[in-house]
Amino acid sequence: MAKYSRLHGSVGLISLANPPVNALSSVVRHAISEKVAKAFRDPEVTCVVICGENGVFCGGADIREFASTMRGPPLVPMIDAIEEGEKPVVAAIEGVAFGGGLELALGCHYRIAHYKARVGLPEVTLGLLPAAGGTQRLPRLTGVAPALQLITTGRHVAAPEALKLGIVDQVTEQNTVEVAVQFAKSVVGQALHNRRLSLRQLSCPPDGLFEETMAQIKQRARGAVAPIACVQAVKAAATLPFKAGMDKERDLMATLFNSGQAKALQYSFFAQRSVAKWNLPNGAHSGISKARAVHRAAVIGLGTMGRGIVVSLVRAGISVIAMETNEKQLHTGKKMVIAILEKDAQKHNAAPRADLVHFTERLSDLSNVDLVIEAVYEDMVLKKDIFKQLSMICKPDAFLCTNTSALNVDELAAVTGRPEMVVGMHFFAPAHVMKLLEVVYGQHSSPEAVATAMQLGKRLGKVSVAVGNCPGFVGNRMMKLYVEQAHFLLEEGATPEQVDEALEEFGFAMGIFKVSDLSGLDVGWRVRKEAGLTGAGVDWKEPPRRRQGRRYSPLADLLCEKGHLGQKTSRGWYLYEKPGGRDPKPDQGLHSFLVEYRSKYGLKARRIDKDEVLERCLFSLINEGFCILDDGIASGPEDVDVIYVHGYGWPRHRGGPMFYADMVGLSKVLERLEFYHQAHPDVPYLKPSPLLRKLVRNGSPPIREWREFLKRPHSHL
Ligand SMILES: CCCCCCC/C=C/C(=O)SCCNC(=O)CCNC(=O)[C@H](O)C(C)(C)COP(=O)(O)OP(=O)(O)OC[C@H]1O[C@@H](n2cnc3c(N)ncnc32)[C@H](O)[C@@H]1OP(=O)(O)O
Repeated sequence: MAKYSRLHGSVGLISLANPPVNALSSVVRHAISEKVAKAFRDPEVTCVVICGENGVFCGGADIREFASTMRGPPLVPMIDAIEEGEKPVVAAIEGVAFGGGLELALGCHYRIAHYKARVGLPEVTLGLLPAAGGTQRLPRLTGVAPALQLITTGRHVAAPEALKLGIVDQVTEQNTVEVAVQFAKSVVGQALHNRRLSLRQLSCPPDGLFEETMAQIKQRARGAVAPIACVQAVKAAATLPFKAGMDKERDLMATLFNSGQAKALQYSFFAQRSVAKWNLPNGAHSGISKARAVHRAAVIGLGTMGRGIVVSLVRAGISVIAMETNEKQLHTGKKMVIAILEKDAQKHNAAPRADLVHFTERLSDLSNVDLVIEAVYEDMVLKKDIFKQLSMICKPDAFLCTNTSALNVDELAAVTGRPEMVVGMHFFAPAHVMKLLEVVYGQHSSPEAVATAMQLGKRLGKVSVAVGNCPGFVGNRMMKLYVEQAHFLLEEGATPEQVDEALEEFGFAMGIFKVSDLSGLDVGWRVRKEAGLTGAGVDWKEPPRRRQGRRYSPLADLLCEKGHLGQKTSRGWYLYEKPGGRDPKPDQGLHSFLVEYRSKYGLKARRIDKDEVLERCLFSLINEGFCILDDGIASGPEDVDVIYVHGYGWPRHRGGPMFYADMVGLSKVLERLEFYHQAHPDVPYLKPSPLLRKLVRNGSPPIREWREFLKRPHSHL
C-alpha cells in the first residue's frame, strides 16, 4: 500500500500504491507512517521523496471509508510528523494531488510537479473541508485570498498555475520522480525551518475579504453549508496561531462530517461514476460492449439545440457537417456557431476550430459520416422523413441518432433499414454548456450503438446516462408531473412567486415558473398540442379542466394564446422590462388573471404553505422516479439522481430526488402521497408507485439496496 526503497544509497523513496488513484485508505496511512519513520530512523538516508505509483500522486482520503467508522492512523499527526522531520521530504506530484493528497504534499518541505499534473482541495464538493491541515497550511503558502478561493470552490489547478501561486516549487516535463530525487539530494543540509508551513506567519488579508466571500457564497451556494465552514476555517488561519487554527478546522469538520449534505454529495460523486457502468434490460452492459470511434459526425438542424451540439463536437476535435434546409436558419446558425468558437479561441489563446465544421443545405453531403445527430424540432412526421432518407444516404455502418426530448425512438428506428444503429442522444439546452446527455436505447439498439453514444458523450465532456425509451424518457417524464403540480397550485391559490420561492429555498437554481419563462412557454404548448391535450386534437365534450380522463390545467395554454410566452415576449409567469429581459418581476396582471380564472371555474383560493408546495411538486416527481425504476427505464436510482442534478438544477447537496426520498424516509413519502392522492383522486400519478410500497413493506432499505428490489435484467444476447 506504500512501498519503500533506497535510491542512490541516501534517498528514501516512498511510493503510494493503492490503485486506481492511491487514495489514503487506512492501510495506506499506516504504511506511509511506518515508511516515513523508517526513513527518518535510517542513518544512511539523508532525504526522502514521496510519490505515487502509476502516474498518480494521490486522489485524497478514501471517500468510501467516510461511510464507516474511521480506523487506522489519522492524517493530521502523520502529516505533522513529516513536516517536523529533520530530513528534507520532497513530494513528486504526477497526475493529481487532491484533497488529503495535496495536504500530504503541503506537509512535505518541497513539491515538484509534472507539467500535466493538477492539484486542488475539492473537499467542499463532497460537503467537507480540507481537515488535514489544508485550510491552515495553504493560506500560509499562497496568501489568504487565493487559498480562500481554491478551498471554497474546490477548483482544480493545473501545474503551471500552481507554480505561479507558489503551491509547487518546480514544474518539470521530465520524469518527476527522478527530478525530485535530484532536487532532494541538492537540498540536504539546508535549514528546514522556513519550509515548515505551520511555522510561517500570514500576511494580513485584504479588508472585507471574508465578509465579501461569505456574501457571495450565501448567494451562490443555495443552502450548501460546507463552503461557509471553509470560509470560517480559512479565517481561523488568518487570525489564530497554527495550533488554534487546526483545532478550529477539526471542530468545523466534525459538524460537516456526518451531515446529510456531506452524505448527499459523496453519494453524488459515486453515482456520477456508477452511471458510466451502464447496463440494459437485455443483459448488455458497458463491460462487454465496444464503442466505435467517431471521426466525422453530422448534425441536422441548426436551431438552438443543433448549434450547441455542433459546438460540443468541434470542441472535442470531431469534424462536423452541419446541415440545415432553411437558408435563413443556416445563415444565423453558422454565424452563432462561429462566434462561440471564436470566443473559445480567444479564451484559450488558440486558433478558432471553425475549419472543423462544414455547413450545408444538402442531406446528400452526409453520405460519409460515422454518426448523425438529428436535431430538428419535435415533429414526428418530419423526423421520420429525415430518418428514412438518412437510412438510404448514409454509409451502412453509420449510427443514426435523434436529439428528440420525448418522441418514440423505436418509431424512428422502424422507418430505417438499420434499427440496431438508431439511438437517442438527448442533449439539454444550451447543449454546449449543459453537462447532461440521456442516451436512449430503443428495442433494437445494438450494444455497440449504445456504447458509441455513451463514449461520444464522455468525449464531449458530458455526464451520460443510458435510459430506456418511453415518452419523455427519464428527465422530462418526471418533469411533466412536477410542472403540472405547480400549475395546479396556482389554480388552488398560490402565485408563481410563492411556488418559486419555496423551490429556490430548497436549493433549485431557479423556480419552475422562472425556468418556464426562460425556455419559453410555447415549448410545452407545442408538446401538449402534439399530445392532444390542447388545440385541435382536444375532445371538447370533457369539462374544461379535464383532459383525457384526468385533471388538467389550461393556465399555460391561456397565457400562450395571449402571446405571453415568457422572457422573449416580456410577459409570461412574470413581467420583464423588455422582450429578452432577464429580471423577473411579479406581474399584477398575471395575479388578476389568476383571480378571474379561479372565479370563472368556481375555484376558492386557499393559503398554501411551503411544505405543501415542496411535497406536491417533489413527491410527485419522486413517485414517477419509482415508476421509472419499476418499468426498467432507468437501471438504478443513481441514474435518476444524476439526471436531475446535472440536467434539471436539483441541488447537488441534496443528492437527487431518489436520494432525497431516502433521506426524508420512504414511509413519509408514501404517507404524503396517499394523502394527496386521496385529496386529488383525479390526478392518477399521485397514487403511490408499487415499487415505493414494496420498499416500505420491506422495511425501507437504504438506497444502495434498492436495486435488489427491481426486476432483474434478462439476457437476450
Ligand atoms: C474525521 C476524518 C478526517 C479526515 C480528513 C480528511 C481530509 C481529506 C479529505 C479528502 O481528501 S476527501 C477526497 C478529496 N479528493 C477528491 O475529491 C478526488 C476525487 N476523485 C477525483 O476527482 C477523480 O476520481 C480523479 C482522482 C481525478 C481521477 O479521475 P478519473 O476520471 O481518472 O477516474 P474516476 O473514474 O473518477 O475514478 C476512478 C475510481 O477511483 C475511485 N476514486 C477516485 N477518487 C477516490 C477517493 N478519493 N476515494 C475513493 N475512491 C476514489 C472512483 O470512485 C472510481 O472508482 P470506480 O468507479 O472505478 O469503482
